[in-house]
Amino acid sequence: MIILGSTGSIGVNTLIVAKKYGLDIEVLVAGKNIELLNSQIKEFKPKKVVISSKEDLHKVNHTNVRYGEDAILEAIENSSSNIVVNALVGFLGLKPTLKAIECKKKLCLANKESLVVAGKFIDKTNLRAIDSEHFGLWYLLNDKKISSMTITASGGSFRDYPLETLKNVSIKEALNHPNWEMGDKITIDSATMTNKIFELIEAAWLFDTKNIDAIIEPKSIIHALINFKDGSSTAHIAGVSMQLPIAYAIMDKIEDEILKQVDLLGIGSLEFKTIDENRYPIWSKKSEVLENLDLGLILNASNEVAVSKFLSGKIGFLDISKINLDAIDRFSNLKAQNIDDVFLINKEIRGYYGY
Ligand SMILES: NC(=O)C1=CN([C@@H]2O[C@H](COP(=O)(O)OP(=O)(O)OC[C@H]3O[C@@H](n4cnc5c(N)ncnc54)[C@H](OP(=O)(O)O)[C@@H]3O)[C@@H](O)[C@H]2O)C=CC1
Ligand SMILES: CC(=O)[C@@H](O)[C@H](O)COP(=O)(O)O
Ligand SMILES: [Mn+2]
Repeated sequence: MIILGSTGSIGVNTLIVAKKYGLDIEVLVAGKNIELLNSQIKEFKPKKVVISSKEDLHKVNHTNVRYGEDAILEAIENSSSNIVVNALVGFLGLKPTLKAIECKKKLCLANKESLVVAGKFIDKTNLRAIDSEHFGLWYLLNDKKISSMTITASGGSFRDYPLETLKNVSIKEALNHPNWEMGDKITIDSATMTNKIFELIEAAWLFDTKNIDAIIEPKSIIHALINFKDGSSTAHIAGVSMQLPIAYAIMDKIEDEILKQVDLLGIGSLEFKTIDENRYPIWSKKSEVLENLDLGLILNASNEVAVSKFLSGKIGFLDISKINLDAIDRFSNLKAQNIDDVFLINKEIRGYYGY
C-alpha cells in the first residue's frame, strides 16, 4: 500500500497495523522528519519514497526518492497497490485524495480536510474514513431507523482553564492535548473546537445527514453514539488509539484483538457536557455550517492560516477563533461550482488572511 504522511501520528500507527498484518508497503511519503523516515525505509523497504523538500533529498537512504506535490501524485498514479492511506495534514491532502479516487484505489482517509473542503465533489464509494468518531458511527450502524447521531469531543487542551486566561496561553500549552497524541495542527483544532466542526461536516458527507451533533466526553472513551427512532441509544466505546479505526479502514474485516477492551471499572465514571460557545466561539456557527456545508472550504482556509500564524508565534490563541469567525461572516456567499473553484477559493481566502 501507499502511506502519505508516514512519519506523522496516523502514519506511524498505520505502519504498526501494516506490520501486524504483514502488508507490503510500496510507497512512503513524508515531510521533514528524515530521521524517522530513514528508519521506516530500513524496516519496511518501500519501492519508492517522496518527501516535501529538494534540499533533504540527499539525506534519504533510498535510491528512488523524489520530492514535492507532483511526485506524490505520480507515485499514486504509477503504483500497483490498491490501498492509499492519506494521512497528510490540511488542504495539501486534497489533490492526493482526488488522484487516489481517479486511480480507483481504496482510499483510507485520515485527511478529513479533503471532505471538509470538497465533500460534494468527492466520490465516497471506495472511501474509508480514519477518524475515531466516524469509525464509531460506522461501527454502530445497523438497519434500524435512526433519529440522530452524536459524536464526542474531549474539550481539548484548555477545557479546564479559566476563560480569562485563554488570551495568554502558550503554544506549548495549546499542544498539550488531554487524551490523544496527534500532530500539531489537529491538536490546535481540537483546542478551538474547529476539529469538531470539521467532524460534523465530515459526518454530514459520509452519512448523508444533518442530524448530527457533538457533546464533550472528557475521557475520549465513548467516541460516538447513535440515537434510534425507537428511543434506544448505542455508544461506541474503545481505547484511546487510532489503530482500531486504521485497521478496519485497511483490512475491512477484523477478527483479532487490536486494542485491549476498555476497563470500565478502572474508568469509574463518565461525564458529559455541552460545548460552550464562550470557550469555543466557533461553536456559535455550528447550525450555519451544517445548513451550508460550503462553509467548510472557507473555514478550512482561514483556519490553516490562523493555526500556522499561532504556531509561529505571530498571533494569540484567541485570534484563531476571531479570524475564523470573520472568514465565515465575510465569505459566506462563496460557493464552489466545481473542483477548480475549490482551489481558487482556497487561494483567495488564504491570500486575504496573509498567506
Ligand atoms: N492524529 C490523529 O489521531 C488523527 C488525525 N486525523 C487527521 O489525519 C491527518 C494527519 O494527522 P496527524 O497524523 O495527526 O498529523 P501529523 O502532523 O502528525 O502528520 C502529518 C504527516 O504529513 C507529512 N507532511 C507534512 N507536510 C508534507 C508535505 N508537504 N509533503 C509530504 N508530507 C508532508 C508529515 O511529515 P513530517 O512529519 O516528516 O514533516 C507527517 O508525516 C490530519 O488531517 C488530521 O486531521 C484524524 C483523526 C485522528
Ligand atoms: C483521534 C481523533 O479522532 C481526533 O479527531 C480527536 O477526536 C481529537 O480530539 P478532540 O475530541 O479533542 O477533537
Ligand atoms: Mn476525530
